[in-house]
Amino acid sequence: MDSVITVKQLRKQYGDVDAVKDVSFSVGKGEIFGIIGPNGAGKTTTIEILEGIRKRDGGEVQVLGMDPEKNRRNLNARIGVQFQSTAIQEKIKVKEALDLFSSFYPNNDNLGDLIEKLGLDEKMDVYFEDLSGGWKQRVTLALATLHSPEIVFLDEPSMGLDPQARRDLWDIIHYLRDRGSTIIVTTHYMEEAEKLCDRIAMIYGGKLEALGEPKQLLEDLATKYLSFYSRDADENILSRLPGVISLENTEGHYRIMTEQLQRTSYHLFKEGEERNWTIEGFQFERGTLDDLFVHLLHKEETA
Ligand SMILES: Nc1ncnc2c1ncn2[C@@H]1O[C@H](COP(=O)(O)OP(=O)(O)OP(=O)(O)O)[C@@H](O)[C@H]1O
Repeated sequence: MDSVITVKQLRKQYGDVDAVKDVSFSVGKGEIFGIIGPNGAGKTTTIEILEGIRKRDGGEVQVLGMDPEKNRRNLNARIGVQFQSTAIQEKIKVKEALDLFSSFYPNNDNLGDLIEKLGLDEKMDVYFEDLSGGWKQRVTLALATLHSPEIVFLDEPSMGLDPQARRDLWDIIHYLRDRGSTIIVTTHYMEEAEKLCDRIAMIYGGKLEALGEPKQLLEDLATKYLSFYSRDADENILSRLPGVISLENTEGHYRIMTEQLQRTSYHLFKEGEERNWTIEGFQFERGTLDDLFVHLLHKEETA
């Protein structure tokens, strides 16, 4: 697959803070690529360096064959960047905002389709300030993509959206991709990354912790869960069983993350037998991306 973005050993510091530390990845044409991590991980810094908004301190970056720091003007016509809704003046009607942004670009041939797909026809005469969060999101997406950019950058697009609006957003992102754009999206919702992205770069503390297809990352994951219900198990003893990384207990429903599924299970039943615990509904569970994240952090902390 052709790469539209290449990042090698990217570095960025703010004073003493290493916001991005030697991060490398590439993005193929037509991918939905997620940059995921918790608050402060370095997602915004990374995406804004790719957009040409921030300067890097080290490493190489190529976006559509150009260095975004040196070719921002040329890139602007070919990429789409979604603004935060706070960047749009409130006293503007949807139609006026679309007209204004259309005037920046020579090619808006797909605008009609986009408006239809986003359902914006019915909102054309509404002031931006009167729209709900979900509709504001649609408008800023339309403004970012009305020139059919080759790459669309979305920084936390689903922040603050309710579950339905979030699902609608995923649908729209797929539509943009099917229309020919590559999508770079940041999120701290792991479930979103799992459902939406073809590949993800997982970053924490400015470091790339994992890179790949969500499904593959989960399959490669050494960590698994065992879950069961017990009325009388002792949490302190459980958390000290061999292999245990973490333990959740919701009213007697235990979920134990372990690197050694078989060994932890053996010791669980051994302790249970000796101490006469009830153990019901025992099963192995697959981890989620959230779990992978916890696992990676645990490895780092104990390294
Ligand atoms: N302009 C800045 N000046 C100083 N420090 C900054 C600046 N921008 C970001 N940082 C710091 O760099 C680190 C990475 O921040 P960044 O905003 O890139 O992370 P993020 O993953 O996007 O987090 P969030 O989801 O909270 O926006 C954080 O420690 C943050 O406090």
